[in-house]
Amino acid sequence: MMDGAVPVSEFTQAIWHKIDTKTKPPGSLGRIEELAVQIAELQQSLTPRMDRCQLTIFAADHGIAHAGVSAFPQQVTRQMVLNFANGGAAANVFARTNGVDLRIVDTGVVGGPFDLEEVLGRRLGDGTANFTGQPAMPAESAETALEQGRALGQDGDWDAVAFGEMGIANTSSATLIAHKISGLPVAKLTGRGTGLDDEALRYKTDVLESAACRTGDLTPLETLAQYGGFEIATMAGAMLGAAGARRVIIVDGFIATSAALVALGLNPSIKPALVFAHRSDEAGHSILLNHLNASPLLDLGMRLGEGSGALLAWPLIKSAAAMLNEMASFEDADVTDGS
Ligand SMILES: Cc1cc2ncn([C@H]3O[C@H](COP(=O)(O)O)[C@@H](O)[C@H]3O)c2cc1C
Ligand SMILES: O=C(O)c1cccnc1
Repeated sequence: MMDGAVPVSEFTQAIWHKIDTKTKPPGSLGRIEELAVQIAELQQSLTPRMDRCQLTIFAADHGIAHAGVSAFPQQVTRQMVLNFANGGAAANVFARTNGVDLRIVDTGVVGGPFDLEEVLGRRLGDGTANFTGQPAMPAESAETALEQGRALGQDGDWDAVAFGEMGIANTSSATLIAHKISGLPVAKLTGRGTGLDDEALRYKTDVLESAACRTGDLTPLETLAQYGGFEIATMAGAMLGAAGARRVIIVDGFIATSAALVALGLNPSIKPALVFAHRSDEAGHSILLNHLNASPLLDLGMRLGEGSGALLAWPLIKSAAAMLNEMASFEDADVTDGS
């Protein structure tokens, strides 16, 4: 072994041996092989199960929306929750197409609770406060969000879980969370969100830079309280809960990655459970992924959120496990290997 190289465990060697003896040139399935190793290591099994996936969409409103940082008005959050409940959003369509179960959680949409069986209530308020001049939420709300998220991340019998979000102005919240935790500059993390033009983007950047200056160094929990969204805080908790249950966590775009940053800040050992689904077109996502040393599976020019990118990555993850479980070896199939 070379100096500094990480020793490869016997188990990992056994997984690679299983993959390398399958009826294909070694390495020819590229990232799918690496994914299979990640899944097998996570489950500590040479025959991992990867049949069931659930997407949870966390919804909440943001006081920062009143600063004019989104191209859309706040009421769209509530309208989209109803759209999710009626099965008409991109997330519904991709979930149905790819055999993924979907659950909707209201963590604090403005207008009060939804009286709908399709919407699970875990509300922490009627939207956050506008964080330009005050904390977005009390520290206790951030803690409760993490706790409620942990419980949601652990329940059920899923092999993989994906987390999506809906909340007008939440790219602003995600930008400041990412900035405070990673130290990357606000100007590089700020993007067009729902489609701001150049002038509106400059204005959003100014608003967020000034909000960032309001505070100094913060812990992940303090960051959530100062700049969080209820949905991002709950999602971070759900990632911690799901990792504890040894589930693959399919990380969606910029906002989900900011939640992952919080979760990693609270517990760095969850990293092996994370699969980064795609590179979002939101400006800050690429530098955030680089910061995490993460290479996403897909790069489709998408910038929607809702878990839409994660849903498209699920068939790849499922296929990786199926390759490990079902593909014949050279010996099984009586095919001559290259040695
Ligand atoms: C109709 C519609 C559906 C969406 N689905 C997700 N988002 C996405 O856009 C929002 C973040 O962008 P910003 O920070 O610019 O507001 C979030 O709700 C996010 O999930 C949507 C946005 C809209 C308008
Ligand atoms: O990448 C994302 O998560 C994203 C980007 C733009 C708008 N909403 C979400």
